[in-house]
Amino acid sequence: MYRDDAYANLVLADILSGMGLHGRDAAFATELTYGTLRAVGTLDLIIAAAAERDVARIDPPARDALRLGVYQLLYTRVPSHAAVNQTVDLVRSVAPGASGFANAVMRTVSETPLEAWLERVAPAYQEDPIANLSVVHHHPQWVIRAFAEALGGDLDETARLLIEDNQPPAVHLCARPGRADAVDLADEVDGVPGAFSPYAVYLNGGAPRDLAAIREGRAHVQDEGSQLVAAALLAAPIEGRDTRWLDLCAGPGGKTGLIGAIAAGRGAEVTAVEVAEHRARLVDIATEGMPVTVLPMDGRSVGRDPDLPEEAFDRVLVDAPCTGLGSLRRRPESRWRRQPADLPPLTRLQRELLVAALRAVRPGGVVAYVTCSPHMVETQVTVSEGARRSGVEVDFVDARPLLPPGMPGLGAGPTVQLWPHRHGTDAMFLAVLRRTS
Ligand SMILES: C[S@@+](CC[C@H](N)C(=O)[O-])C[C@H]1O[C@@H](n2cnc3c(N)ncnc32)[C@H](O)[C@@H]1O
Repeated sequence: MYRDDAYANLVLADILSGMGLHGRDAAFATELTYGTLRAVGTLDLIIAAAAERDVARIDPPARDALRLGVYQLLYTRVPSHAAVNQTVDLVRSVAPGASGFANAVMRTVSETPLEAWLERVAPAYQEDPIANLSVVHHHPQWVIRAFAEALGGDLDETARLLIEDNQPPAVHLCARPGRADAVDLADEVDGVPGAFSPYAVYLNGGAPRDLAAIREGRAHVQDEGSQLVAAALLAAPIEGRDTRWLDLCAGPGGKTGLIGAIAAGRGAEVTAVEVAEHRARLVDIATEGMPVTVLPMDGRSVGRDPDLPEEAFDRVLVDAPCTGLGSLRRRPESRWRRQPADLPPLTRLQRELLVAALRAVRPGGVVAYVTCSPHMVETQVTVSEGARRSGVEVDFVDARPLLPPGMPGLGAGPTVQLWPHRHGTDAMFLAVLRRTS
């Protein structure tokens, strides 16, 4: 991962099956890899304290083996002697000169329980709560500050979010309307119907790609929060024509797959725009047999292209490129790779896409602006700035009644922020705007 700058959620499954690891062994290797990548900041502090030297001065292969070893010692039920022996063996094979050093570090770490290590390496909560939470719950401080701001400054709730972010998320399926029913699909795959989305099924385990329902296009893998925000766009009441829908950031096609299935039942047609060609091809595959036309082009070119004229659409989805801070559960290393400097170019693009969406929608039509990040700069700030710069009149539609009745924790509206610790979904943000002029 570190050598190739790779993403665990994209490469690990293939690496494990290439090594002949399946079932429980593969699950354990995955938990070890994901857990170590998430906790790396804290593991490094503990290794540095035990080794009495900065981790930057440890040979990378030995350092990575120690990270895996210390994770096993402090965060798993692997017996200490097994974790120590395996780690020393591993170091001997990747950095032979460092095996004595690794043995000493592992033994020192094993002599003290996790809580005592945390007390030693984390600043006291009373003195610096954000720094404490960062070490105890494995998130960079700038990310914790952004979460706390979006949660109204409530640090207890922020801590619950951080804990949830470190849990492996359940796999959710979307039963495609018209092709599958969620309750029947749950029976078929031995899963459970979702708590909120009428299309959601929670898988109890197993690889989704092995399921007949996925292979046959009756369902796709999709976080329940993504299903809810896509369906909310289609639940917003509008007057007049309601047949021309636009998905301005479609790749790889999760939300287009749901929108396209609903369009088939409502006699609507979907235009799906995606700037990256390989991702546009994925949208094509995800929407096979649906009334969806995929355009590999820049979504900001509304009004400059005959396929994408102004005021042509009744409903528009902007599922904007974002930092992805709302789906850290799925990408264990991304919390450490993301930087505050990522925000300015992303928020500019988000604003431009929202302005394009407001140009593309007809007066009376609706735009749903969605991110899988709760960072206020990508959510509230982008929406208010985009609306202001669009030059058209807009009203906020209260998004809460567009979600299933009885959903808790939706706040004061009109926008909605979903949360892993409140809803079991990714932290999806949703704003619905109606063009009034
Ligand atoms: C958050 S993802 C969309 C996820 C997708 N809606 C789904 O549910 O599977 C954002 C997408 O926007 C695309 N994108 C980025 N800039 C774009 C632009 N200027 N025009 C159109 N698409 C763009 C990215 O390539 C990426 O695929």
